[in-house]
Amino acid sequence: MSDRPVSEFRAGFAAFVGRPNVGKSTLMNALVGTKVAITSSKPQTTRRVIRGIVHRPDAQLVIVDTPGLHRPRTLLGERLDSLVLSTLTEVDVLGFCVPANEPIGKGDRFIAEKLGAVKKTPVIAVVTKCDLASREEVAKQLLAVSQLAEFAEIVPVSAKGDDQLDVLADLLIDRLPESPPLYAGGELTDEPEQVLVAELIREAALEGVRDELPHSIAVVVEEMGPREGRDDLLDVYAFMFVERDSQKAIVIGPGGSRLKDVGSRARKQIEALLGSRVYLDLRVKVAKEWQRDPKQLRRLGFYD
Ligand SMILES: Nc1nc2c(ncn2[C@@H]2O[C@H](COP(=O)(O)OP(=O)(O)OP(=O)(O)O)[C@@H](O)[C@H]2O)c(=O)[nH]1
Repeated sequence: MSDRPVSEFRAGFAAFVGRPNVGKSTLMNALVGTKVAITSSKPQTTRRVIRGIVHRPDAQLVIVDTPGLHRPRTLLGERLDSLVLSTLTEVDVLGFCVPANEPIGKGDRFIAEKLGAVKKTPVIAVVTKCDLASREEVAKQLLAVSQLAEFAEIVPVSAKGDDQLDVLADLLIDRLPESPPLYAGGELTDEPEQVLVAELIREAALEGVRDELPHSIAVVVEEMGPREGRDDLLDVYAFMFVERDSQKAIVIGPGGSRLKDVGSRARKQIEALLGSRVYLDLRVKVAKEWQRDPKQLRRLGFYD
């Protein structure tokens, strides 16, 4: 950790970009030290810009987590991409993530090209998941990444192995402007709790579903608050939206078994997040073709 004088306090924004599943959310969580963004083994689970904040005596780093950059297929996809592109120009520094254990592909090149076009924001290349590769493979990957584009820095890390995270934080913070702190101490995220709760439910619903469900589930928390007369129990009423009846059947499972399972896993996560006992009322609804309907998208929290 650097010992910058307090008079030179730095604060600003960083975003991680990279194709789906390269470890962006896991990295952000490891830097922040608390689970804020939602990770799952399925690609494209990060739908919203979720911020985690790294507080240090000399700096405050606000991390904006972006969805995986990809070519748009549906209206939802287009909206995601414009969200990503606007994020790229609004931050002080970008982290371009490439995993150590997979060859560089078309997707990585596509993103590197997009990043090259964002001239005003410095880009730090981050080789992730180094615990999954040998030293030799990591060295090879560093070289390959350096040939993709001009990067301000290249750094190998492992979020799971807690390796080099301080080095990465230093490199990011070096690129922030001198500024007083942007958020009060102790704040980890500025996402409203209801959004985090909805993301936890969505994560639980996606676990173990093998087919194309990820883009077809949206979760909305309708209401959340302490049970009347009780300060130890929180009621959460949530809807899970799917596109088709067939998906509804998958999500609910035989005799409601899957939904029950999802509910109980989500409930444990919400209890851990909020530090309170939770009663979760989870219902499934079919919102036909919601991905293509701007009105439905707005209702589900995807704004223009
Ligand atoms: N071994 C190892 N696995 C990792 C590491 N970082 C992430 N993973 C795993 O890689 C998978 C994807 O990680 P995420 O953090 O969800 O990836 P992402 O880039 O945010 O994915 P999207 O939300 O789809 O864009 C998860 O199964 C993680 O557990 C790491 O440092 N080491």
